[in-house]
Amino acid sequence: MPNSGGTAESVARARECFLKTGTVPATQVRPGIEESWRRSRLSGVGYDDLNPPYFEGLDTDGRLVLAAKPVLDRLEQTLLDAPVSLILSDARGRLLDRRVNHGSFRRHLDRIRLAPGFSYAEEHVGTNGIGTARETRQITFVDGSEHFAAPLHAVACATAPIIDQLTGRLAGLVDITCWSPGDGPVMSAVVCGAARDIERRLAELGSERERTLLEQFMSAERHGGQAVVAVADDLTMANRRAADLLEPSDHAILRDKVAELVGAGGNHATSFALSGGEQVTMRCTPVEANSAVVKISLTDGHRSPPRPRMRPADLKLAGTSTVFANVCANLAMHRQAYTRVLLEGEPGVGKVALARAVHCRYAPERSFMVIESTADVAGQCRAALGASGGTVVLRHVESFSGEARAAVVDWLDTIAGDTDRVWVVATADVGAELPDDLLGRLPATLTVPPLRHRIEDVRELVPALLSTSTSGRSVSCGPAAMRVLLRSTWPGNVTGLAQALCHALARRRVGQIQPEDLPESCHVTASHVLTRWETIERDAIIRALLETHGDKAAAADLLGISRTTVYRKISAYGITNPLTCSKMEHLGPGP
Ligand SMILES: Nc1ncnc2c1ncn2[C@@H]1O[C@H](COP(=O)(O)OP(=O)(O)OP(=O)(O)O)[C@@H](O)[C@H]1O
Repeated sequence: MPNSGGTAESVARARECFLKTGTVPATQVRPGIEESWRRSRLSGVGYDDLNPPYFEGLDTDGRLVLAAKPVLDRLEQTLLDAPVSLILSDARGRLLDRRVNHGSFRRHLDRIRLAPGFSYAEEHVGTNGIGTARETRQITFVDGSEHFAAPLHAVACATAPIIDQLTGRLAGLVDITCWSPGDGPVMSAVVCGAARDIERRLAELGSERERTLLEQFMSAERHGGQAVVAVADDLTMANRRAADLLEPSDHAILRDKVAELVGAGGNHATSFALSGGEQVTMRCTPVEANSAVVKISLTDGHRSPPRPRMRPADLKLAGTSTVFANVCANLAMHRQAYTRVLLEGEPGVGKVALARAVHCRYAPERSFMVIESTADVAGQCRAALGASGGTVVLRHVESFSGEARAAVVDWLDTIAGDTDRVWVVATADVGAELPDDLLGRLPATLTVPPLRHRIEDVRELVPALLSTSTSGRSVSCGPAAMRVLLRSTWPGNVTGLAQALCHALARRRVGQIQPEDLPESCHVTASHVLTRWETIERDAIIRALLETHGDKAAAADLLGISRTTVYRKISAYGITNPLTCSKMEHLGPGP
């Protein structure tokens, strides 16, 4: 029975007590079990019924199943006709394989839907070997009434996580289930051994797969001098041409396209636009289920002009990050072609500043006009047309009234032939809904990344912003204060940074700004400088929470991670309740 908890009866009583009061009498159940009950309750799992969801089309031919097969085959031989089952699940707790030879035990497992396709994740069925081992990443034994859901009380299960040694990520789980009471130490030893064997085979298959991928990559590279990329689950290899062509933001696009083509089977080609707008054709040679070698070429007739590498410094803007440099270069390219641009970005990221900087670089003598929603939009548009040409910025065009938008659409049609006199940039919040008639008249879209995604820009922005606000006073930012600024998530972006510096300047007339000169909001921040990956992960969680109206279980499903992980990340990233906020910039530890 339970290793260091109470007897079966006392565990059953403890569960009843927990269901009634939310607490457990001391030492009646093992600590891991009590925590899992709490998580199950938080996830809203039913305690007297069982509704594991069913998933179609799970990857039953993938590397994990392949690696596990001989291990399960061997163990199955030893089971003979005993009422015992061996189970393999994927990293999300969805069953991929089940071995059971005993008739009535198999029927029982079918009744409780411990069968291929069903998910035994904790958030769906509560405390159980598979779900709880998935949450804790530890070998887990759950017996009888330790299960949260009563329909599972007849069985005992031991589960071990299978870790992909290449990536360190959870690859799946291997489980052994029998009638309760089970023998915890023996069952745990069996699954532990099985998990290690599967991990070893996974690593061997991984290196085989990489070898095949490398061979295909080298062979594609030898023929034809094209951009070649090899893509696998956790690996991307690119030749020089591909590295020159692709921006970091193109990798996600590429993976999606590869998944589409590999899913469709066979060798295929597809055309799509890279993040910089270049139209490319991609030819894909699948290597395995989730990996392929692709050749990429600019689509005929869509040869884009060589990408001008206009740097922020050329535009007299502060910022050293590659992502910001890319937006600068791309906006400059569109200005050269007089392409109208929708410039998206969270408030305060520097959209207008960027449009102004590009304008000043190419035509400082011409007019630069910013039209706001509060203005007489139609009148201002007419005035812009009458001027000698220049740049017109429609600032936060999503907040224009219907009438103002109609006037803008009319005006854009009027100047449609004016291809080298008036350059139009509309700015908008990220994800703002814009009507199709307006979007159709803004052929290019660029996104200015939030400051937290290019936090290294803070180092250059701080002296640049200080120089415009100190009116000759000699004030700089001390290293300790800079560290504080680099840790902030800057929900107000560059505008927020400028405000924080103004606050500091009111306290420090000369010398070096110290941490205590900065506003409180700068100190309520992440515990360390977030990496780009962490900021992307945090924002994905925020977006999922917004999409699911704050429903953490639904957000976890959407993201393909467990609910506990969502809770942990929410707390680690300091994400505040998105239900009380309408926009991403209000999330996170803000001022
Ligand atoms: N790269 C930069 N270098 C120097 N100053 C910058 C930079 N980016 C933004 N700023 C300054 O930050 C402030 C905010 O920029 P800006 O008004 O262009 O942001 P925005 O994204 O257009 O804001 P909103 O969404 O509120 O319209 C401005 O004072 C601008 O000059």
